[in-house]
Amino acid sequence: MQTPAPLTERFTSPSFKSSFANALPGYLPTQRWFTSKGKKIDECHVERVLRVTDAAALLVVRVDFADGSTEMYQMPVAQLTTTHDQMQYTKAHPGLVMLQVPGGPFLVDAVPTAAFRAAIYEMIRSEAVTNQGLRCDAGKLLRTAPATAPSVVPAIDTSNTAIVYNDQFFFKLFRKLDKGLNPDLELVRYLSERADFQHCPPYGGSIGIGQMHDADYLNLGMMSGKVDNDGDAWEYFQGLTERYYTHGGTVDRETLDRAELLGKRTAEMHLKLARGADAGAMLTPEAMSPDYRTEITAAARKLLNRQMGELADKLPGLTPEQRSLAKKVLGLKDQLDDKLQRLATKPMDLDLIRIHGDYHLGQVLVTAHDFYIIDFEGEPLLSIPERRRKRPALKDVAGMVRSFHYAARGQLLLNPKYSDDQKAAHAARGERWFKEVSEAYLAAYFAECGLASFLPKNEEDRSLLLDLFILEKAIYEVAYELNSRPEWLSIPLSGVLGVAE
Ligand SMILES: Nc1ncnc2c1ncn2[C@@H]1O[C@H](COP(=O)(O)OP(=O)(O)O)[C@@H](O)[C@H]1O
Ligand SMILES: O=P(O)(O)O[C@H]1O[C@H](CO)[C@@H](O[C@H]2O[C@H](CO)[C@@H](O)[C@H](O)[C@H]2O)[C@H](O)[C@H]1O
Repeated sequence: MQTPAPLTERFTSPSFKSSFANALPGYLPTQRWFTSKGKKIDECHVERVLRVTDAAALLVVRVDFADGSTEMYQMPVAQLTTTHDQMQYTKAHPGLVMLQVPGGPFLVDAVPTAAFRAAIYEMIRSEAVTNQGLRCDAGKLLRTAPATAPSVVPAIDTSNTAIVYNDQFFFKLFRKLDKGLNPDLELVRYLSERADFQHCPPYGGSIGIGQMHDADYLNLGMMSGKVDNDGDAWEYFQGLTERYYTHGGTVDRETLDRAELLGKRTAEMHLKLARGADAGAMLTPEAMSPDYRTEITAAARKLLNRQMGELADKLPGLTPEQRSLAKKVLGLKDQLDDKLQRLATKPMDLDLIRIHGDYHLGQVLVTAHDFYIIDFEGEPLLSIPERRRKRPALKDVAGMVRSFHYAARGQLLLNPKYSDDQKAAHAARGERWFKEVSEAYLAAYFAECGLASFLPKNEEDRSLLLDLFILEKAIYEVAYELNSRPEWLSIPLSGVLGVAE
């Protein structure tokens, strides 16, 4: 039997490349990781084909949308050349076949193929550098790991693609690509290799195109230590709120202890991030300037204006309960605007540091007695340079406070077991839960931080800044829910009202 042509070689044929690219507008919107499902794709272009094995490659694909915008995605692709392999794959993964060349190979997502996964592991572990520009880096963890490792594709909900090696290492293959150093890689590498932070997964290694410090570096994947967990903190706190509503009584000790522990871990993360001076300019804390204060106030006010406009436009489509809350929020617009403006005229002495940037209960893994903070990618809608900006640490803290509010309200709103009467009866208890739990979280956070340079020195300034970020996040969430989960909308609306009171 003739040896099949290597996949990279096939892509040198313009007609092969364009038949593949032409198949993508139909394929991409069916994939969980494809972000812009609502936008019309004009054309796709295969920009890079990077060899992994003879049968598999990592592709960088540019997607041009009809509205003029573009996005870049990573597609790991394998070719299947025997009828046996083609039939087996198609049966097991019918939704992952991209192209069937008549009488020729099938092009499929490479992740389900063990040989591709094994090659990725070996490349990272051996810090491979290929003549096409792929560069791998191994962290302390992987340097002493076995030369080969069996792997599985875990069935978890993720916006990228995950591979678990040897039940020991968790590999995240980034799908949507942005130029520049991905903060997940940058911060996890720093926190575990340089700052000895014990509460994020340890850095294992990475694979990318170019050098990490290049402005156009493309990070394709990151390996970290696998954390054996009991789910994320969102699910965990949903269990606790369900118990609280079902059994009555006060907020239980387990809940308060866990909220305190999370406050402590959040503070430890910030204290480690604030020590970044030895890791270069991108991690060195810097004083918050008056210009920065003016800038973030202006950004928050702009967000308020835009979102209030959108909320007003969408009033007719809301349920009567949502509409009445939304009208109250709209009526407070000027008051909210004043609240945001107060920061612009209030000098404050604190350092900006690198932060998590997208901090909520869903970004924390729960173990029997502790928490692990994951997903340092930052706010997904921002560019990489924006995500890598230094910010006040209280922005993360505000994200978690908002998440506790979601936990209290979400349980009542989304669990079908509560009747409308029960929901109404529990509403005040829900507020009490939120207040006590967030106070426990904040007290532990501030106690652990002590006189950290990234916090305002006095309590009044701390509240002012924290309130600004809580309000900003709640406004952001109004937009997020309006566009993604309208049935959740009353949670951030009541969050905005809570800050205004
Ligand atoms: N190091 C890890 N160990 C174990 N599971 C992990 C690890 N990192 C991520 N996960 C799992 O993957 C899920 C998604 O992780 P996340 O970093 O948020 O990826 P994404 O940004 O792709 O959604 C988590 O909720 C968790 O279940
Ligand atoms: O995790 P992502 O970066 O995708 O963040 C987006 O989706 C989050 C929901 O998954 C959303 O978070 C909001 O809902 C959470 C409960 O599902 C809650 O814990 C958060 O506090 C709340 O903000 C997040 O805002 C959005 O950016």
